[in-house]
Amino acid sequence: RGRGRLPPGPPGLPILGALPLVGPAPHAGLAALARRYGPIMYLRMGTAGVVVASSPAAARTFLKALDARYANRPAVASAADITYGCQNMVFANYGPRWKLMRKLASVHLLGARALADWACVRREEAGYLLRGVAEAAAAGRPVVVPEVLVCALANIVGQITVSRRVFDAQGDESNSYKDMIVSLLTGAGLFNISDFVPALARLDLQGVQAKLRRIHCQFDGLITKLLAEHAATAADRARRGRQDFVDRLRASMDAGADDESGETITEVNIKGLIFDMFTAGTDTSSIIVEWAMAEMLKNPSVMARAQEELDRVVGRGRRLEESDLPALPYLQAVCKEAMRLHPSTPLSLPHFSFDACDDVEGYRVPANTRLLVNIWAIGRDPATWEAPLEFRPERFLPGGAAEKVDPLGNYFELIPFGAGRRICAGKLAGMVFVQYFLGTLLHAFEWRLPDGEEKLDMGETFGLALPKAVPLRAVVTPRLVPEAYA
Ligand code: HEM
Repeated sequence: RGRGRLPPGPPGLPILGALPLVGPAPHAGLAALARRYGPIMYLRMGTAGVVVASSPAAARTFLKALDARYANRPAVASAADITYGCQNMVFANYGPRWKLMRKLASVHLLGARALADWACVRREEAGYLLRGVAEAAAAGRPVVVPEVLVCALANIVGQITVSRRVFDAQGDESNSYKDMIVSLLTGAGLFNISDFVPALARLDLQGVQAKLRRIHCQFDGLITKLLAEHAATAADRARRGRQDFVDRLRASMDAGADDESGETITEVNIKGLIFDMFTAGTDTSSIIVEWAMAEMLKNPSVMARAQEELDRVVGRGRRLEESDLPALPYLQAVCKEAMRLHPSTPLSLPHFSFDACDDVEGYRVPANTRLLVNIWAIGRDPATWEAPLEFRPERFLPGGAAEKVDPLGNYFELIPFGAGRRICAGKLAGMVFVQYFLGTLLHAFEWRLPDGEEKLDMGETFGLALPKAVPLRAVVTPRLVPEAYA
């Protein structure tokens, strides 16, 4: 009912609607449908209405002009199962509790000031990474790039949230952690029938919910263990005057209602926030570094140019420091290009509007519609990007067509972190992680594919995130003076 017509979209089947049309790689399936039906497309999937934005202009419409309306998250069973009933930040609806969690995360962990405060943790962890990779080089073992990265990033998140590294070595424990994250992000990103046809939810036809609940239990076990240890060492931290994120969250909880929002966070919110930092803050950055490395192994001249810049600016007598990053425009361009071609969350996170919108570029979008922004399709839009499938960092350099474009939510042609009110809360951390860790690996080692594996598989695995289907393995050789690895 109501004025105006729906945006165009494919007719669907009874009960499932357009759900079967998206296929096993929904980011690509939806991009193909958008080529036929247009950049603002409406699909009925089960009982849910879904609007899909697939061009920079369409993304601007929803994430700028209509941002406040679409700032909620849909209530889906698979998300509730893994996020303490959506009591975390990532899946909370747009409201005072979400605002409070976002403020606390920004002030104490992810804002520019807080980020500068824990630079020493990133440096320490980059040191562990360098030594671990150098050991693999000495032993002639190939390095599995996502494994070493996720281990480093999880340890950083552990240090800043609960003052503890999570993995001491890259061994079974870190692999099982990586498996846990990958399974969560893959399962949560599935177009799960139960999320679209609630009447079938009880049957859990794809077995997704059972799997997600199992992993959630495992994850909750880890978080509960970390919090118990954290409580036991509170006095020691107080004596040293060193508060971590959980200390500050507890202080906020003990202080009672927040002045601005009138809300108080709970123990469950604290668990939810730790869960967010581990899940949203580790694999997302590691995926981009892995893809960037894979693209450079495919395009050796790009790798050579990035290493030449590192040698010129940093030299081979010491390791890379974060303070070097502003002087490395080519490295920054490589990171942007990797984010354009391989955004870690191809369909961002789903948004939701409780209200109808009567004038969406001449269309009417009904109330209770989910919004998907196809970040992946936008980064490959041939109307925006020249040779969109080629890895050309030069486009972001002075004189290049995308010289002014940054990925932080101001230019809708490149929105790996989303845009608007729900833009990634960790975008500054994500940028530093990607630039610093990619730069460190490139500067400190020569990279090549293992003998017999020279044909690089560039396939993707779709989930909430979009990692390489086959994890990148490479053989490395040190290229700095030995003291740089100490
Ligand atoms: C390069 C790395 C990263 C990328 C590409 C990325 C991307 C994204 C995207 C696309 C969203 C959804 C935005 C939307 O709903 O419109 C998001 C949300 C979020 N990200 Fe990131 N992210 C990255 C790193 C991080 C890091 C390092 C953290 C924290 C340590 C983090 C924490 C979050 C949180 C908490 C949200 C939910 C925000 C909300 O719902 O209000 N992310 N991220």
